[in-house]
Parts: sequence; C-alpha cells; structure tokens
Amino acid sequence: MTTAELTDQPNALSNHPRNPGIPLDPAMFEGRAVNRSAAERRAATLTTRRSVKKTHQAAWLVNAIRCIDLTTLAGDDTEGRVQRLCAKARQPLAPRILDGLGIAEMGLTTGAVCVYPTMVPHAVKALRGTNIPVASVATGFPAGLMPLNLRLEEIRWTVDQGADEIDIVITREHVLKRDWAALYDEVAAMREACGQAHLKAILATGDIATLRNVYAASMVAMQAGADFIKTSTGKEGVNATLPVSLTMVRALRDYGDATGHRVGFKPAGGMKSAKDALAWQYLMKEELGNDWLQPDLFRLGASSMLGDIERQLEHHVTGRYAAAHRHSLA
Ligand SMILES: O=C[C@H](O)COP(=O)(O)O
Repeated sequence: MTTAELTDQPNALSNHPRNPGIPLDPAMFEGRAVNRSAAERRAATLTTRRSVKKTHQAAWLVNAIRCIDLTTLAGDDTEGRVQRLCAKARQPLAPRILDGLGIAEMGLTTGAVCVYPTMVPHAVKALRGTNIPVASVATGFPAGLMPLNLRLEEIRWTVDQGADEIDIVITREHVLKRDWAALYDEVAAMREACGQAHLKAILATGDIATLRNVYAASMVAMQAGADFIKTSTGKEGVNATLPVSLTMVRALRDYGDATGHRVGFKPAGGMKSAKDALAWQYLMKEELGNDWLQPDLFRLGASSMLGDIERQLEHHVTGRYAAAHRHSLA
C-alpha cells in the first residue's frame, strides 16, 4: 500500500449489506477447540517476521488513522474534551505532515469518535458537516450488570441523541456458564434496539477465560446480528491481544464462509503505539484480505494511539522526532 493509493478510499461507512444474523446454531462452535500455543505462535509471527518498506509503512500508518475509533471514556469527560477530540478526528495530522506525505487533498479523518452516551450530543454537534460517525458505548458499559430493559432503553436513548454506532457489552456470565441461548437473545434484542445504528459487540475477552469461549462468543454475537465484534472495553485487566484477535478473526472468517455475511472487527484497549497499529493491520490483511483494512470492516479502538502514529509520520516526513508538546493531545 502506498500513500497515493490511499487517496481514493472512502472515509464514511460503506453500503455493504449489514449482517442480518441467523438463528442460533451451536453446531458452528460447540466442540471447537482452540489451541492457545498455536494461536500465540501465529500471532508472534505478525510482529517479528513481517516487514514493510519504509515508504509503504507511512501509508499503513495513515490507513490506521482512517480506521481509528478515537475514544474518550473517562469519568471526567466534558463537552470541552469531546470538542477537542472531535477537532482531532476531523484533522488527525498537522498540515505540515499532510503536505509532506502528499495527502493534503485526501480529507483524512479518523474512522469514528467513541464516547459515553451523555457526550453524544456534544460529539454530534462538533462533527456536523463531516462523514465521521459518532459511536457510543451503552448497556451499562463497562460491566453491563444492569437489568436488560434498562440496557435496551439506554441504547434507544443514545441512538435518539444521534449516535450512529453502539458499542454494547455482553453479559460475561452467559459465556462463563455457556448459556448460549441467553447470550444470543441478549445480543439480538440489543441489535433490534439499535435500529439503523450499527452494533459492535464487546466480548470483554479478558473476562471470559478461554480462547474456546472467545470463539464461541464471537460466533453467537454474529449469529445474533452484530455488525462488528470487538475485543475489550479498555477497562478489563487484559484488553486487546493478538492471539485473542486471531481467534475472533478466524470465527469471523468461518461465519462469513458459512453464511456469506460480512462482519467487522474492532480490537480495543491498551493499544498505544504505531507498532500496534501495524501489527493489527497485518493480522487483518493476512487472515481476511484488503477489504478488512477499510473502516467499514475494521476499527482500532484507542484513546492514545494517534499521538505515536503522528510522531512516526512526522519522523517519516522530516527525518526527526518533534517534541511531544508540539503534537496536540489524543
Ligand atoms: O473502545 C475503546 C477502548 O475503550 C479504548 O481503550 P484505551 O483507552 O485503552 O485505548
């Protein structure tokens, strides 16, 4: 991938048909073992073996920006912070870097902005006139331990405020008890409450013990109609990892092969470096191909990755690193 190839790419959600879901089908995942050490070995090759030419690396980093869900999910979030985040989403790189890369005309933005429900109206206002979707967490994020009717109401309220995408959390207990019907019904009801808004199902993989559970929960969420499956809230002890991501991506591929429906993937939580942005893109390219390097099927959920990407791109353009204070926050 080169920076020239990037200029034709769309920023907004594309129009490929949504995953409509299918009836619950445990035969697609029951008895399916996942070999952890094989997954770890395969994941390790993504960071050690693969190398991309320097000029191409810049394009991969720009592509990562197109796919970032630029996130703030903090207890002290304010309208002002959300406005600053949205300004960064609209213009993720300083003009001197865009010029240096030759992509000033590209209209580069992040994939979305992701906030808490009460911040949605601020984000909607700050992003007016752009194609940048507003994503919101909901359903009692991050633990989800609220009565289902309140979680569904939270989704409807948030969509009503203008959210385009809803990042829901699943009930981890359903997975730990392997109660797949309960998990399916919950996600299907959430999908219905989302209406036109896209649903990203956060599996909180750090809480669900085994890769076998990760595979099964991925499959159930997709069967229930999730538009995306997402690793983590950013609040678990262990968040996005490559072996877990590999397991989810394989589930996604198997679901696509069996049904013909395309589902997106969003690793999230704890990813902070340009190196992380590259590793997850290599995973997508090698396992699923170029379609999954587009923001309609791939997002990087991160609150503090863009700063390092900007630093690396500035280095690419100027040959030196700027002091951290020269880059705006995020
Ligand atoms: O969905 C996105 C995550 O909450 C972001 O997590 P992070 O703050 O560790 O980047």
